[in-house]
Amino acid sequence: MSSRMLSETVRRHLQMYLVLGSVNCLAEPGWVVQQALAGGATMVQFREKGRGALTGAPRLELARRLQDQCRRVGVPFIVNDDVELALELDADGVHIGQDDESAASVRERIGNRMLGVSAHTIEEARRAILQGADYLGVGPIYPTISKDDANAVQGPIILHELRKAGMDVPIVGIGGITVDRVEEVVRAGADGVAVISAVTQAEQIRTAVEEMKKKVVLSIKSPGVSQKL
Ligand SMILES: Cc1ncc(COP(=O)(O)OP(=O)(O)O)c(N)n1
Ligand SMILES: Cc1ncsc1CCOP(=O)(O)O
Ligand SMILES: [Mg+2]
Repeated sequence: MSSRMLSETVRRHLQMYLVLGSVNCLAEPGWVVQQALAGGATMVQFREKGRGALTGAPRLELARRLQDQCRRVGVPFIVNDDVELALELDADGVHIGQDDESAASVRERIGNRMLGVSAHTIEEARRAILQGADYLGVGPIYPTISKDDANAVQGPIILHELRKAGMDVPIVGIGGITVDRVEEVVRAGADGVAVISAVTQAEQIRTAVEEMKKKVVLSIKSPGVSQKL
C-alpha cells in the first residue's frame, strides 16, 4: 500500500476513537467496548492508568479480552504507553506522549504497527512526524476530567494552526470532547475525535458513539476554514 493510501486509512480509523481503561468505565469495560463497537467506534485505545488501575495479570487479561472484541469486528486496537504490552499482544499500534519513550525509539521497536504521538505545539508535531508518527493526538482541546496531568487547554485553534502550518498528517482531537463539540473540532482541522468520558460515562453508550460519529462524518463533508486553505 502506498504511504498516501495508508494515511487515508489511518484518517478513517481516527473518526471515532475510543480511549479507555477500567477506571474510566461506569459499566464493565467489555460491555462498554461492545456497545461502542456496535455504535461504530473506528479505533480503540487501551489506556489502563490512573488511581485504581489494574496491574499484572488482570491488566493483561482485560487487554486481551478487549483486543479480541476489536479483532472480531476489524477495529484496530492500540495500546497506550506500554510498548512491551503492545508487542506481547501483537496489538495494531501504540500511542505515546511527550513524556514517554521517544517516537523514534518506539517506531524502531514496533515496525510498521500504527504509531500515535501526542503533540501540543507545531514543533512537537514536526518532530513526531519526522520520527515516524502515523497520526497526532492533539489536546486537551477542552477541559478534561479524565487526565490529572493534562497540559493546558488549547482550544480548537491549535488544530487550525497545525493545518495552517502545512501539516497534512492524520490528526485526532482529544480532551473534553462531547457530542456538541464534535463539529467545532473537525471543522478546525481534526480528522476525528478521541474520547474517554463522553462514551465511558454515557447512559446510552451505543447511541453516544453513533451520534458523535455521525457528526464527524457530516463535518468532514462540509469542511471548515482550515481544510479549505
Ligand atoms: C489519541 C490520544 N491522544 C493523546 C493522548 C495522550 O497521551 P499522553 O500525552 O502520553 O498521556 P497519557 O494518555 O499517557 O496519560 C492519548 N492517550 N491518546
Ligand atoms: C488522554 C488525554 N490526553 C489529553 S486529554 C485526555 C483525556 C481525554 O478524556 P475525556 O474525553 O474524558 O476528556
Ligand atoms: Mg502517555
